[in-house]
Amino acid sequence: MRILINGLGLIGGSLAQALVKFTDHTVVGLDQNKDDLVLAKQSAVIDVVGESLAIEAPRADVIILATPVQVINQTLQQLATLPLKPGVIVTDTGSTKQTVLASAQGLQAKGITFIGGHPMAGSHKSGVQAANCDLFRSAFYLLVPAKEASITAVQTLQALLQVTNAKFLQVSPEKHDQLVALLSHVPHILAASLVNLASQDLRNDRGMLRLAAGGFRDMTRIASSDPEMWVDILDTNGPKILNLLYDYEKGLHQLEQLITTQDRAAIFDFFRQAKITREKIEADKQTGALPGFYDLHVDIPDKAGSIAQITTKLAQANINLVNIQILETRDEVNGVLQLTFANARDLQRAQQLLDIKKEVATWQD
Ligand SMILES: NC(=O)c1ccc[n+]([C@@H]2O[C@H](COP(=O)([O-])OP(=O)(O)OC[C@H]3O[C@@H](n4cnc5c(N)ncnc54)[C@H](O)[C@@H]3O)[C@@H](O)[C@H]2O)c1
Ligand SMILES: O=C(O)C(=O)C[C@]1(C(=O)O)C=C[C@@H](O)C=C1
Repeated sequence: MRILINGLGLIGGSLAQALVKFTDHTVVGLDQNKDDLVLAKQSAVIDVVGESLAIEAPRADVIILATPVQVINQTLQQLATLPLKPGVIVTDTGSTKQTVLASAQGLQAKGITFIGGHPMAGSHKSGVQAANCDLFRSAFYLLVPAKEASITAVQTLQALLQVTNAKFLQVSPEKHDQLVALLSHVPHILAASLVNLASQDLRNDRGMLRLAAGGFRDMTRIASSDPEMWVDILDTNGPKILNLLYDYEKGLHQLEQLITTQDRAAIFDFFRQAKITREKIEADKQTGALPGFYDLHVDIPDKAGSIAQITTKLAQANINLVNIQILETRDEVNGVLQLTFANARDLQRAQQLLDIKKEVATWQD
């Protein structure tokens, strides 16, 4: 098959790389950034640098749109004017779905299949340099088929995207946008507002940055995300985000009252409820009720070779690591190494191998 990907940033580039690496299909790339296209070709993220949408789209068997959402909306309208192959499957990776499905109506009117897609994994990084064929492993990949899309077409697309090792889940556009408003959009807004709240103080006293440990860093990593992408997300999921923000503000006002009246019991309850819910999410992950990543945190001494010792031990025992990351929360003390495994079994084996009794443990060599 000839697969056309428009937008070779983090998401389009990661999909392209997986398809090039693990299938025999020809992957053609398009992007407004010509330097990135050259880089994508040089680093084997794509097979072919495409000429233009008007030339490449009619040749494609599958078209993946991985640009910011409003560009996806425009491209869907443009595609409806082109002589596409009758059996082509068009999909996207946009973070919102209701406007995207509406923009695909012109294609559907012409009998072309559209199946919305949204890999629920990513990063605050952007661009083809950050592409990684393993980005979506074990993550959920939401599929939002148009009403007219056949089951066979959905199966064909899912089979193709299986190279990502993601877990597929079908949802309606309405449900999709509601879910991601809560689980992704509002958290990004809160992270960005927190950084903006702190920015004046940080500017006045740069030394303060060094104190921005644990809580602030954990809450704000995603504030480094690409603003262009987020303008389009808020632009296309406004009502759902606004409803949640109103509820959030209400909750904050209630908490302000509790602080003012020094209602210790109610404040305790506020944090207790959150702790119970957060721990339930973790517990569901462990039991498989909520499949996800399996993380192990190891305190490592600030000594050359510590990380190599750990990864060598895991490799020798044939335990596959999905991701490895140094959490930079305590840079003056020890580093915290986050090891991510694909399943509970690997996590348990690693825990035994490294002799780690609790979830956050100290690595002894
Ligand atoms: N970053 C994430 O965590 C994440 C996760 C899932 C889905 N998404 C969604 O996937 C899409 C891509 O996100 P990303 O993180 O890869 O962004 P990105 O900024 O890394 O990549 C977007 C690419 O689109 C290109 N582009 C922009 N306008 C274009 C145009 N008019 N024509 C051709 N190319 C154009 C840019 O040059 C860039 O290479 C977005 O819709 C985003 O909402 C992002
Ligand atoms: O891991 C991150 O950096 C992300 O923010 C990824 C994230 C998310 O909010 O979960 C961001 C937007 C996408 O639409 C999907 C995934």
